[in-house]
This record gives sequence, structure tokens and C-alpha cells, in this order.
Amino acid sequence: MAHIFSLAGPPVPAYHEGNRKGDQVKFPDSGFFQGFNKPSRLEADILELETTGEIPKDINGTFYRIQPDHQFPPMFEEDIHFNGDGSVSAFRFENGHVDFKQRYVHTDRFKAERNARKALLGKYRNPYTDNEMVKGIIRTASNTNIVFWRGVLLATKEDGPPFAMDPITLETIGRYDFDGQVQHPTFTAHPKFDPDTGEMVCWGYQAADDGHDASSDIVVFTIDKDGKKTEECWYKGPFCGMIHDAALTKNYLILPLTPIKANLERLKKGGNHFAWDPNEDQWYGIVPRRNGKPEDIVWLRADNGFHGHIAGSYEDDSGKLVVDLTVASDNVFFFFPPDAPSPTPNTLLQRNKLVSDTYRWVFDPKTPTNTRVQPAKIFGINGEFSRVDDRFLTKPYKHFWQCQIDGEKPYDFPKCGPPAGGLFNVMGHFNWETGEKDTWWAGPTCTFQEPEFIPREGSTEEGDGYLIALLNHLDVLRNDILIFDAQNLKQGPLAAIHLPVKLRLGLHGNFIEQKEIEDWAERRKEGGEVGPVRAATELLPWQKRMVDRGEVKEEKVRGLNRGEVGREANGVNGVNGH
Ligand SMILES: C=Cc1ccc(O)c(OC)c1
Ligand SMILES: [Fe+2]
Repeated sequence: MAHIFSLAGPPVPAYHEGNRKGDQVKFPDSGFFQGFNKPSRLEADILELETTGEIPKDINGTFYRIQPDHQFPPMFEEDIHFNGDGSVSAFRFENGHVDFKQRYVHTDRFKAERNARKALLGKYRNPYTDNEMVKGIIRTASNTNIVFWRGVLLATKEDGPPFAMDPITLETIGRYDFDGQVQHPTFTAHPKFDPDTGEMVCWGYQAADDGHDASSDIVVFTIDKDGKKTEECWYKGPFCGMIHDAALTKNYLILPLTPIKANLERLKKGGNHFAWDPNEDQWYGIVPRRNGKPEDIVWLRADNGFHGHIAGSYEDDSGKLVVDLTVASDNVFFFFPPDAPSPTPNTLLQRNKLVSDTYRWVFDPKTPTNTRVQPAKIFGINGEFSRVDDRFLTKPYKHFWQCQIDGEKPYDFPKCGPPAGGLFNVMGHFNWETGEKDTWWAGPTCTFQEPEFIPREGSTEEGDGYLIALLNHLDVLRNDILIFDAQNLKQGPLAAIHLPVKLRLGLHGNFIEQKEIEDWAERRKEGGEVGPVRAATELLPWQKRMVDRGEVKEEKVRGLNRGEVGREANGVNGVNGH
């Protein structure tokens, strides 16, 4: 008897020469969409997750994290994880119990595609590959970080403006322009919060025109604790590379410029947004936080490398800037290879050789621009996704935590296949002062996602509290959350929380105390001290310019801002499409 799933005829491929074909809803067979990487697309509520051990009762707050999770099969078979729609998970901890909620960020892109019931946007940060139906749309998938700002969650991705969500319901409020104050085309996924002043320090790179023109314009700005934009200055970089994370000190912001470059000609031909340049330096742009002028930026450069995330940063007694971050030895974004074909193909083996150590740079902000610099110290570890006790941002600090790679430990390849997202099989706690390496291995079938530090209730001591992190079970395609004593990882987790499902590989998350969420909910209620968050109503300046140039009708763009494309959205796809 035929198997119940066998079809009357041979299966029809969902992609032809790399382009989506027909109406079959089927994700590509590529590594980005199969196994642990298979889209989950789940929006769900689960009350009372199952647990093992006792969840510390003094953890009272919500752990928010975000993952890319394509709503629909992509237009192009070769699509990448980073082009997936933002989906936010919230884990509400209270009195030893944990509830789960997950919702998509309803970006303009998400709404348009949902209306059309298929992908209309093409390649990662390449509007030239889009379906003509969405010309003029704000393209961001808001899939990289989820931060809490003055009573609202901001879902961020560095190619567009943030989208605001309700911290309790996870409903999307809409694009957020800080009450009309911020209308740049791009906004960082890693805004920095000054624990002393309550300011949020932000930047955008590739910040000219529509944010997809490969410009080297950089905008740096500050929103104060009352929500008012107080600082803004525009700078020029040496080229249009990625400035993903940045380091904040009391008086400076340090912008690591990674030599992975955008190019307008390549974009227009339907190519990749970025290409790795193995012959380019890594750069650091130092700008003052107060009264910056375009000519103030100091660019320091060092040998080629790929920046990861910042651990901590501060000014030492002599006014030098201590900046700690991971720097990888090669192109971490293997899906954005160099323009010139490489004599050595980027194989899995080569990728596994990549080392990402933690570097300490000590920069003198008075150094002449264009000076070459050397790291002050290299920790001697291999990992990524560093986090610190955020109350110590801008201050001298000792502790950081990060996902580690230990290639010496056994890995169950037959059961798990290639490790989705990288072999982060160890969680590590490190101390700059003592050099201590306190680690815990998750076993041969598990990897970690980014950790978050939770301060112990009532304690102000740096690093006193818990560390939580999502654990990927690569063999059985499921996730747990592990909870550790932040300063004693090696003893193993204090407790585990079990999800009955698989999430996706996420990027970043943050733990917010419930008191803060509730205090803001009070201020933000109708008639409250601050009042409800308002979504943007104005078109962005680049959208207005497109309307003025007659490239698209104003009503069409306003409709797109509401997610309206109509079910008949079968316009022609852009370059490389059909
Ligand atoms: C380093 C992470 C990173 C950088 C750029 C991105 O667009 C992104 O999307 C999820 C992630
Ligand atoms: Fe990041």
C-alpha cells in the first residue's frame, strides 16, 4: 500500500533556478531552512511551562528575546536566516513559575506579505529584488534585538526604523519615530543605555537616502530619559561597512566598522547586500557623546577581522577608552563572500577554523585619526554573544558571560548534523581581574543561544545574580531555558524550563524587572503621566522623496504603511526574479 503521504504524481520542486515557483507553500531544502533551522512560525501562549528543579522565586520579570522566522517561503531559494520576520518570545517569571508568549512583529513588510499570502520582498537588504507591489515599503523585518524603552518594546534591525510593541500583550503598535523626532532610514539594533543618566544612545549607519544606497553616512544621536532627542551629529566613514554593535563610555561612543561592505552597483544587479573584504582593516570610529561635530570623529584601524558583540566599555583613570569585544579571525557571515572569487572556497571546515577571541582595546581619544592600533589584551577564549551586568555599562567591570565553542568536546554529528548557528556548546563566565574561566558544557547534542544576566533582588554588587540562556536540543528539535548562578556556572544549572516546541535561532534578548514594566504601564495608560505610545504617522523623508519624484503614489505608500497590497499582489518581481 502506498504511504499515506505519497502523491499521485512526482513531487513538484518549489523553486526553479533559485526562484520561488507556483503556489506550493514549501521552504527551500537549504541548510537555512531545514533541521533545527526549519521555520517555526508559531504564535502561541503557554501558561505554566514545565520545569525541572526550583526556579528561583526572586526572579520577577520578563525575559524577552527575538528570532528571525520567515512567515512565508522566501522569494529566493538561497535566502538567509537574517532575512526572516522578527518574532518575539516573552517568558514571564513570577514566584517560581514561567509563562510563555510568542508573537510576530507586525512590520509593514509582514502585513503586506500576510495580505498577499506570500513573500513579496526579495533578498536581504536589497530593494531592487522586491516585487513591484511593495515599491516604497519600509523593508525592515525588525528581527535582531528587542529592547525596553520608556514602557514600550522596540523591535530593531539595523536596516530600518524600530517597531513598537506592547510589553504585556506583544501586540505591535507600529513603526516608532519617537513622536516625530527620529526619521532616519536606519536605526541600530543595539542602542546603548546609560545606567547613570537614563539616556539611550543610538546610531544609524548607511543612513543617507533610503538606507540602501551604500553611503558611508553615520548618524549618532541621544534620547534622554524623558524621551527627548538631545544630541544628533552626522559623520562620514571610510567606506560603507557594517556597524553592528558599539561601545559606550561616559563621554564617548566607539563604533566598530567591520570590513563587510555594501555596494550600490551590486545591489542594482540583484546581488548581495554585503561582501566581505579580506584585504580591508577593521576600524573604530570614536565620537563624543556631547556636542559632537562632523570633524570630531577619530578613526583608528587594525588588521582585518570581523567584529562580534561588545562585552563592557569604560574610561580608565587616565581618560583612555577600554573597549572589550569579540573579534573573529575571518568572515563570520560566510553567506556574504568576497566579490572576487576566493581561491579557497569557504567550506564548513574553514568555517570551523574561525576563532573569535575577546579583545581588550585601550584607545586614546586624542590619537590622530587614521592611526593603526594594537589590542591591549586578548583573553584566550573562543566564543560570541558576550553580556555583562548592564548596570555597569560605562563603568569599570570584572564579569562577562558568553557562548563558547569547545571543539575538543564530543559532538554527536550523526544525531545533530552540522551545528545550527555555530557550535556554542559551552556557557562561560569570565573575570578580567582574576582571569577566571568558569564554564559549563551542555553535552554532545546541545548548543546555547545568547545569555542574559539577571541581578539578584536587592543586590547591587556587580554580577551577583542569575544567568539564563536558551538551550537548543539539536537532536530532538526542542528548546529549554537553563538558569545558572551567574558566578558559578561550573556547578551546572539550578533549574531548567522546558518548552514543548522548537524555537528558532534567535539573536538578542533582555530581561526586564516586572516592577519597571508595571510602573511604565501605569504612566503609559490613557490619561496617565506620559500617555500611550503613538506609532509614526508621517511617511519617512525618503518615501516622501520617492513620491515627489513621481516614482510611487502617496496613497500607495500610505497604504503600504498600513500593510495594504491587496490579495491580487502578483506584480512583477525585481532583478533576478520572475
Ligand atoms: C550580527 C548580527 C546581525 C547583523 C545584521 C543583521 O541584519 C542581523 O539580522 C538578524 C544580524
Ligand atoms: Fe547583535
